[in-house]
Amino acid sequence: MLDILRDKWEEIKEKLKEDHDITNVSYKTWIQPMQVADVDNNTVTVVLNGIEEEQRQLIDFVNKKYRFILQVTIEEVTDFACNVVFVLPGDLEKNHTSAAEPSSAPISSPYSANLNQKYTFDTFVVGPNNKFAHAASLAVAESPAERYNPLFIYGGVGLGKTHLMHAIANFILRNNPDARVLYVTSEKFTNELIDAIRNKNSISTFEFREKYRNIDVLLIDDIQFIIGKEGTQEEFFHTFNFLHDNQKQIVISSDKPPKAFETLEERLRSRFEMGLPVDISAPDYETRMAILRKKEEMEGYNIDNEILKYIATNIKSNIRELEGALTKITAYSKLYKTDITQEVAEEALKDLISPNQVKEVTVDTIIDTVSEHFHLKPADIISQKRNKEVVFPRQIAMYLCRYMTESPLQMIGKAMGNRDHTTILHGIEKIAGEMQENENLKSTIDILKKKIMPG
Ligand SMILES: Nc1ncnc2c1ncn2[C@@H]1O[C@H](COP(=O)(O)OP(=O)(O)OP(=O)(O)O)[C@@H](O)[C@H]1O
Repeated sequence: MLDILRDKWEEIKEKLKEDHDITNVSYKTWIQPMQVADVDNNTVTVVLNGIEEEQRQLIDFVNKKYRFILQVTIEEVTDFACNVVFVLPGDLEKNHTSAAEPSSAPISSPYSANLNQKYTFDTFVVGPNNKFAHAASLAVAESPAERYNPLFIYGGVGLGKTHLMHAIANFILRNNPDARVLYVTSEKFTNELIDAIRNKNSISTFEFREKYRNIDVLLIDDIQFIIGKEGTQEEFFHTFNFLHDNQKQIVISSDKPPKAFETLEERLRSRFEMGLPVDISAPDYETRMAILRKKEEMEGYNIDNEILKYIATNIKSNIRELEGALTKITAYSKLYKTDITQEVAEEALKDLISPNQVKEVTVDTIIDTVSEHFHLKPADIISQKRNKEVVFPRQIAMYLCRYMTESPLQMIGKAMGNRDHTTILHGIEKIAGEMQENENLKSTIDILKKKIMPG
């Protein structure tokens, strides 16, 4: 029987895919790497290639999702009524890898408005650093709220957490355009809650709860920004419980695991840990090269392999910077109408690639970041304009300059449109004072700090 099954294995898998409308990405991730390893009486042992020992929980998911239909398909193709048992490749000392594939149909759902359509499983390069997070995310996307609830994805800056969250949301919406899938940053959640409580804007507390509870999937990005903010944390706790009790899927991302949050209330920590925490670490060299090649292919660039190697060798810990390097090189070569040579790459990336140098925060960096955040021009920040829309960001920039640079007040004043140091001091105190009462402002400052000094 083993020989027959091996002969017919591809046919069985293809039939399974067709009869059960399995998407390309699910097929490539779970089904295609499956191999029949053994037949004993009517028990067929199938090895789940691509899943490693520390991901053993995924067997549960595959069992629930595919075991029965695989048994049915085996019987249909070979007339052999069997019982399938899944094992991991480590059990048989075999190894294969899997990769995700696209499904590119545009999504039409009001919930897709704040999703980046380019962040899909297809455009996500899988490497040893993110393999488990990718597999768990795909499992959640295929069967929301059946397994791993909440899914808690954590890892350092720019390593793909947001990408995976959008991929889950895009996948669910593509398969079910009626699904109510809400992706928010924790900054947005906090701001809306504060507005609702103060009832300044149109949204009331009732509407806030309606919005966050009347959904099937909630994905909340960068949860660290609400940790320690009592009111927001409390509301999130109730939102979480409501959704979880009603079998709705929750996906959370964070820069650290639940246990590393010192100020996290125990009851919330245990909620976070009751699902599946998965981490993403920095990519290795091969994964960095694969990401660069993927990006090159997506953007239609044509860059010499040696230059890609130069980037991958020098930018190690942040994929956003890795991508930024490619964009910078191509922009530079267009601007100066020159081919992309090693010298051009080195010149274009000299600010980014300085391996032994700690990135210095300057007053100019702060002005640029703050103005971009508030949709202003740097010239507005240093101008003499006195309207609220400009004065407030300007004071925020003053505050950040004071605490993120070594520059004395006089120098900050000079860089900020030749202002007197007492004006700078006033701005700093104004923001520091307001931060005591205004959670909204506190989280904006946190976000800006992270933008200015990632990592
Ligand atoms: N494995 C990957 N394959 C392809 N692109 C990736 C991968 N990981 C990250 N990226 C890209 O790197 C950039 C940064 O990723 P993302 O914004 O998801 O990081 P993050 O972990 O959410 O960062 P932050 O902590 O700042 O919120 C994005 O453009 C994303 O598409």
